[in-house]
Amino acid sequence: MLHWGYDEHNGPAHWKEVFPVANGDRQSPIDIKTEETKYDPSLRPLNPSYDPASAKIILNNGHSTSVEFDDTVNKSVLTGGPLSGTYRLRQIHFHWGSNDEAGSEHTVDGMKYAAELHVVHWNAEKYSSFVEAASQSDGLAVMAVFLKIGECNPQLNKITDRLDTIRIKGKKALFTNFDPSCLLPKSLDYWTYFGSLTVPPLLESVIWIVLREPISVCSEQLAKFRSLLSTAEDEVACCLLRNFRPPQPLRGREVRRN
Ligand SMILES: CNS(=O)(=O)c1c(F)c(F)c(SCCN)c(F)c1F
Ligand SMILES: [Zn+2]
Repeated sequence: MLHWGYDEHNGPAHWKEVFPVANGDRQSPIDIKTEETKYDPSLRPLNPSYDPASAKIILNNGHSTSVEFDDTVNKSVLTGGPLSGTYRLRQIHFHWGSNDEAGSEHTVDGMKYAAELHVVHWNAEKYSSFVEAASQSDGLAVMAVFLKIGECNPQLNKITDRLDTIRIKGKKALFTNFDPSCLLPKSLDYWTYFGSLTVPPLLESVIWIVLREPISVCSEQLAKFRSLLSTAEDEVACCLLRNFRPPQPLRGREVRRN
């Protein structure tokens, strides 16, 4: 496998050839079987607190589009929920499919949503950098939000309207004055479980917080994600049509709900 991706020759089925942890016992995403989730009264309300000034750039890294935040200070943080301590906002990014029928990474009773937003934080209380935290079992906290096909989402336009300026892999553009809370649903009720990154190196360092209520997205907005290129300037242009990993074995893990 030359470089990992989402095509037949380098997609999720091949990742274990280079990243053996792909067959680990706390891999993500998972299918959430709602009847088997366990209510946990010790789970607290989620407390996202983001400063729009933390937003810095919007980027096409070849396997998704992300908004990167200044994580040198505790300006934009997530506390509460299943978390002990303060997790600092690092970036947000999306996963989508080649059509509106699939695209989310987590599924709910086998149901796929059209896309999924990940809000990535790292444990700045215990570790001194994202890279260090990413190798620790409690290093990262990723909040996942499902995108359900329906009405166009005006808040999402703030991102999709900029994608034509970062079509090529490696392109970035200034992107500030953005508070990712505008992409969260009314309810912050969630499921939580211990898992991993869903892209290589698939590190098993993520406390997953999956919001139960989806936000909306329309076909036209999803089409803009699919028009991003997974290739750089000097390569034959190839659209990033899909970038989701399918659900992985639960391996006896518990999924709790608040
Ligand atoms: C959960 N989704 S993911 O796809 O596995 C994912 C990313 F794509 C990320 F980009 C980052 S952060 C930046 C690293 N280069 C991350 F922590 C992460 F977990
Ligand atoms: Zn992700």
